[in-house]
Amino acid sequence: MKISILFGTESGNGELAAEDLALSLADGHDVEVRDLAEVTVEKISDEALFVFICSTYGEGELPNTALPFYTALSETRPDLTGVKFAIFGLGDSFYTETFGHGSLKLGAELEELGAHRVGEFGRHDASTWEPVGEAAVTWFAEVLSSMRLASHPG
Ligand SMILES: Cc1cc2nc3c(=O)[nH]c(=O)nc-3n(C[C@H](O)[C@H](O)[C@H](O)COP(=O)(O)O)c2cc1C
Repeated sequence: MKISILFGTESGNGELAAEDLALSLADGHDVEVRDLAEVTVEKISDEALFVFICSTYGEGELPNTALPFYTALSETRPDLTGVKFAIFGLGDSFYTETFGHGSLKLGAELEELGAHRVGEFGRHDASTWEPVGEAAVTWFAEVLSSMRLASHPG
């Protein structure tokens, strides 16, 4: 399965999570890691499973580096029917009202455009000091097993 990991970050945690996740998948999957700052919406297709890893800034906003991608999605409104994605948010529960909202916004927009989310929303809390890469790897193992269950029920 081709897996395209797209990260949005300001201080690097999202990139670290993306790289650690890619390393954990390298054996057995065709994996690429890209910065959302360098990705255009035309890249999103049904030819891969897209894994979005994205932090939160401001008052529940996406990081600056991911804003052009998000804005292009909202403005061009591509039909993403058939696209599968998983999403992992980075945030800090210190921000009680907006914890992880950047990734929630991005996920909601992708679903609004017809893409199908697989697995649960992942969320890393910077207040816990849990290594972000480990959290992403553990979360994605659950995503893969839920996909296996969905394709081979019972
Ligand atoms: C100025 C600032 C604002 C932030 N705002 C939020 C927020 O509203 N909600 C949230 O969950 N986390 C917030 N965070 C926490 C970051 O999302 C968190 O530290 C994350 O791990 C950063 O990941 P990155 O290095 O990939 O950007 C904020 C951090 C900073 C420095």
